[in-house]
Amino acid sequence: MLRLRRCRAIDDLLRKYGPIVRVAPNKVIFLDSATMKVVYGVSSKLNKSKFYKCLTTNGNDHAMTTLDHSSHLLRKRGYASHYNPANLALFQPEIHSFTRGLVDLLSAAASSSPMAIDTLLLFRHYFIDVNCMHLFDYSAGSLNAWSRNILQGGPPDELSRAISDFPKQGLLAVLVLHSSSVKRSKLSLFKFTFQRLRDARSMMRLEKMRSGNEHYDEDLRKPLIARLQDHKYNFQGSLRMNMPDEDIVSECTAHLIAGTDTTSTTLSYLLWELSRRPDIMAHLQAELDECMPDPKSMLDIQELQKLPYLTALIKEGLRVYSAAPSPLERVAPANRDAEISLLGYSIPPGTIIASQAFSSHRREDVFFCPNLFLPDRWLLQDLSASPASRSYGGSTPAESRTPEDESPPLSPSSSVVLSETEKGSPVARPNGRTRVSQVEMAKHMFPFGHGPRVCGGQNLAQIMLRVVLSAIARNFDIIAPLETNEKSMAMRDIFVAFPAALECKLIFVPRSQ
Ligand code: HEM
Repeated sequence: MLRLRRCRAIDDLLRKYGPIVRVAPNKVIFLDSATMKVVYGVSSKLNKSKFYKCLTTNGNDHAMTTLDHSSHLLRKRGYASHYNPANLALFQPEIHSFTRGLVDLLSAAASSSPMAIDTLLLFRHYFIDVNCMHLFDYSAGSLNAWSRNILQGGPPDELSRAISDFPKQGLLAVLVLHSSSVKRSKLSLFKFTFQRLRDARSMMRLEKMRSGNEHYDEDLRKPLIARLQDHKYNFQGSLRMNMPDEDIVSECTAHLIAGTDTTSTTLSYLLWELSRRPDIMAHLQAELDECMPDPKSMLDIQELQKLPYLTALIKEGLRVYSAAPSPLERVAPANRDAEISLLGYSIPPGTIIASQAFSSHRREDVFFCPNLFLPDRWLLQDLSASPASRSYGGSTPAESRTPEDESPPLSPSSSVVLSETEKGSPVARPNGRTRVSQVEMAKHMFPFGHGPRVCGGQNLAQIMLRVVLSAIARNFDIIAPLETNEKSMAMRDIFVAFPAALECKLIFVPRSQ
């Protein structure tokens, strides 16, 4: 854990000892899709482990840190409808407008001399704007702050500093203190959210005085903060009380953080892949050029969802670069009568049980050459027919190379380093299978978790990945400077994943038209 490679270490144990391993006196990790259904599936009522308390904000719980199954349901009911596709579609005009702003800033950065931009930092600012819009109906001006700070050399503003600091401070809290110290480190974001709650209240009062109507009187397109103010906790079907302010604040702060860091990391890794894989970039740009003749136009979300290559690319990005690749810990029921068994082993009450996306996404019996970044796997029935796999045109993700840090960095154009498994011919795989079932692969995908505790914002994440990738790839070619390489991008993890260098510097070159 201290080496920030916990997922890799657990994966090594699973490979060595089989699909269930005991990693601590009271903790087992398993790797099996049928068992995953039992532990995480829709009918699972297992509680989360105390680990999640590290992620509390302002010392208070939110949906992700509410351990107990039934208390979690009360919270989830408050926010779930906000992330319905129909509701999210209502925020599309603002999402497009922020994305145009992002493209304009990248063009401005490229206009003088080519400049390497830390996309992790840039995307965090972009997502603060997007998330403040749908969470608070508030214009945070975060992208502008990025521009003033990075392009014009001005001082970073308070919010920018908080945005840059929170991943590192959060990691420190989990790694060193293993406690809810996030309370202290997230103080400014917490204050920021509280101020938004006050804004929302005064706006509602003002509107009421003016027109006699509530400001947000429709069922849809309310910012989350207004939705939560209307949410009633319903205990045992009788006592109803408004959601307390501290719960509204911790819920919104958690969504601000969860929705900013994960998506920024996933996008940064995907852009890095595009920078070193001209074959993938060419394929993507061909698809986008056809449906976005005007590079400044933005495609409707529903149209974006129909693009096969973009969709395949995102699936592969979520497979290889899951932003939350770690064990998702649950607790076996304390009640002896409810004792469960996993893969033939009976599990003592109170044992922590978990599976991790990192390993599920790298199963050799499911994913053809799992260490290759190969969007084609999501398009083809028979991968041995793929030119990319025949010529081994896939790149090996940074974290799969061993020993990572000693390896020479790959330049964007250098040939691919293959693992021992990948050196075998695709046709001569040990189990003799070359046909890859999409259904089978989908069953092993776990980037957003599963069941009642599945990622609350996964619909939004899917939309944002499509909107940003399409806008950037339609308008720019991407080059990785030498400082962005296998070593700097090697995946590290403490619950969330991040590049070893804590940054991802890329150069954006405007395309000719
Ligand atoms: C690529 C982007 C994202 C990834 C990979 C991701 C991953 C995850 C995972 C794996 C969990 C489940 C944790 C568990 O079972 O212990 C989770 C929970 C959650 N995520 Fe995400 N997430 C992403 C984006 C977002 C966004 C955009 C939002 C909201 C704006 C969001 C909000 C949440 C919330 C609220 C939960 C807690 C759900 C609950 O327990 O009710 N996430 N996320």
